[in-house]
Amino acid sequence: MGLLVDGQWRDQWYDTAKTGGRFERSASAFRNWVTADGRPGPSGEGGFEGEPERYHLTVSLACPWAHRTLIVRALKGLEDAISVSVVSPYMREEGWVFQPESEGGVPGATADALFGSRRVYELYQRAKPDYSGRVTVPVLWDRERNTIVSNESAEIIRMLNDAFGAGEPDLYPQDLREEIDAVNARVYDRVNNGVYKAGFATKQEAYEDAFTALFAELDALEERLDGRRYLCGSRLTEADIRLFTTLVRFDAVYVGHFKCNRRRIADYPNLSNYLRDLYALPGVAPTVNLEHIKRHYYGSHPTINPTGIVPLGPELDFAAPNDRALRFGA
Ligand SMILES: N[C@@H](CCC(=O)N[C@@H](CS)C(=O)NCC(=O)O)C(=O)O
Repeated sequence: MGLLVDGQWRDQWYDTAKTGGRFERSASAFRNWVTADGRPGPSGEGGFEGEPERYHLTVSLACPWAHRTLIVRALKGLEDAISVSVVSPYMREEGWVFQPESEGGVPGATADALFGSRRVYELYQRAKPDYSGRVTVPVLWDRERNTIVSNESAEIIRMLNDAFGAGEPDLYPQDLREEIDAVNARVYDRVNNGVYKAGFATKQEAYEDAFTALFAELDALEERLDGRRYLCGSRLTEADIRLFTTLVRFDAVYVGHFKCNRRRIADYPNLSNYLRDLYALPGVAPTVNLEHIKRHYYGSHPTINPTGIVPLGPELDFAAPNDRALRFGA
């Protein structure tokens, strides 16, 4: 793993020495918005109109942030409008790379459909030749302007929700926005990013702080989901999608690899039923690839798992029945 400095690739790991052993995620750099009429969004430039076959997503099936965008693309029926390339799950010296199944890659991985690039950092170099910063997925690319629109998943899912026609479901409805934002803020800090803060900590205290906050939040979510089908009531929203991508990785990866082992999701009745309820939504199951997920984490972080051995377990069955529709009405 590494980053670009003035457009040049440097292979280096996150430097937690500067931050007291704490992992601090950097802010995403490309922050333009696709909008229905091309007017500028909340940040960046205008001129990115929501049109079919113009935009392209580069994702990793392992990455929980990229996974959000694949789920929203599926729920909104945008599979034909927005094309996708899938990187190899292994993120090593060259960062994210393309190695399609036909070239010995892991099943599900594809070539770069845009330029046939070998590395994702080449997309960043094309968009901004002197770019300095991390090279992350997801990346939303504009074929017309030949540049990166955005590399921030939280914003990409909002664009997919409303810039390509007002298809159902509305995952960020006006009347729930305040509540969704409040839930997102806690879930992002303590759960989505919380598992990374625990896993990438290089000091005991930093790990314990992240661990404590994570499980306090999971306990609170368990209770919240006792009284409602989804996080913000009876309607599915983006808050659910954002929690889902962490929950679905939790027992397979975060419990062991990131040492988030006070409880498994399987030990929380509401969270595990809720996880299976979301998994059963049309289009969601095909976006979940546990092979990419496990190989990525266990195979890409030599400081945490130097042997790179990928555990064979645990046995998981997200397709098993759940009680949510019975309890709360379909
Ligand atoms: N804030 C970004 C974070 C994306 C992100 O950190 N992705 C990870 C993969 S799970 C990545 O590409 N990491 C590479 C790196 O940090 O060098 C988003 O939500 O889109």
